[in-house]
Amino acid sequence: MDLKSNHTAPVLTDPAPINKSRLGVSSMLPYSRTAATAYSAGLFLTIPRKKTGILDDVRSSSWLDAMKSSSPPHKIKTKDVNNDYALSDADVAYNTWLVKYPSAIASFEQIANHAKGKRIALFLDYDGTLSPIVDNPDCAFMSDAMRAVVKKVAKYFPTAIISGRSRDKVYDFVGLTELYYAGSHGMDIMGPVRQSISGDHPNCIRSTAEQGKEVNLFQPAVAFLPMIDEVFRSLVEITKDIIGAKVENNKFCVSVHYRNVDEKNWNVVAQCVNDVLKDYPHLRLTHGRKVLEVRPVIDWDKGKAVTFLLESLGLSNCDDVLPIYVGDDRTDEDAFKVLREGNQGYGILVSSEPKESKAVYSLRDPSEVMEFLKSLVACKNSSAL
Ligand SMILES: O=P(O)(O)OC[C@H]1O[C@H](O[C@H]2O[C@H](CO)[C@@H](O)[C@H](O)[C@H]2O)[C@H](O)[C@@H](O)[C@@H]1O
Repeated sequence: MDLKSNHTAPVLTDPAPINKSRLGVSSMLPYSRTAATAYSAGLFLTIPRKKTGILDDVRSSSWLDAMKSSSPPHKIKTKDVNNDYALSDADVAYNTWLVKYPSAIASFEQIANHAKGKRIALFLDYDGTLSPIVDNPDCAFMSDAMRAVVKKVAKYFPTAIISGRSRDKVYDFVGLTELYYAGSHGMDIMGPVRQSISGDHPNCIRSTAEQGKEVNLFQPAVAFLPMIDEVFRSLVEITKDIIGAKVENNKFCVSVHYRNVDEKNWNVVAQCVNDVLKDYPHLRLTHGRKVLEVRPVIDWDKGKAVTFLLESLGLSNCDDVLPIYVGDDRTDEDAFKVLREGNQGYGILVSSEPKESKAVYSLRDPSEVMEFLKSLVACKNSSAL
């Protein structure tokens, strides 16, 4: 299959922007009505085809707006003469937002009541959820305390990590063999063995994990590996003179980080990505926290990964199962949506600033995630779940 052939259009975009008003990159790219169809492992995705390059968009302010809006601003507390600390506008906005997305800690009793008699399945994003966001992506370590809590929850509930990182890298960070791992935004899943799943999905193979256990390995974008590798090398080369830019190979996707790039050069980063991607109509671009993410145009995302894992665990279509998904990133919205639309379980958004989301509850940061997980463990220990 020649994934590069037969195209007139350069860059593809995220087919389902979460919130156009937040100016994600995907919401800025105009497309013709012509469609291109990509294929990988039986997964078809019809995507709009772009008529011109994204150069104009890169030059327009909307690209930069999107790049600037991709991470919460630092909060500044203002000292007040009468109070120790007055609430800033940001605090007021956050408290108002909490009405729509209540804290999963404050609402814990409600969640526990709903979970009574049900089997919880836990899905956890990594960056920004289990580990705090840091400048160097290679140093996004989770704390030992967090690891210990995740280990404990996994003792009681089937638990999977679903990350944009490569599966190997996220496993290196977490280091717990009792979990299931889905890397590359769900495009590389190592889950439990279940015969019906292997039969249903052509790219699902039986394999043996490092620790010797039998697993199912599902890699729906396997046909894209050479292309992703090629694009990774081109992106490294083209961005090598941009101070602070970092290109990360996440196996089935590539991250182009601009967190450490001077803001006046963000348009240069965007332009470089555009220049490389214009030759790859079967790759699309999404936008995370100070990162541009290049990924295959296949109909697969973190939401599909959750559905797949629930099936693999024998937990799909069961009234007594309560999936809980905790994540901070745009890509986690696909999973929140699956849970919301299936009227099944809860999405919990980790955010310290107001954001539109398909999640039901919220947590402010990884330390609150840890507190929430501890509450789940305590509840189970006390037989309240
Ligand atoms: O799905 P996730 O596990 O949340 O992964 C999403 C991306 O996370 C990483 O980047 C983000 O975290 C870095 C470390 O804190 C930070 O430096 C960067 O600015 C963030 O975008 C990871 O490096 C990416 O590859 C993941 O796609």
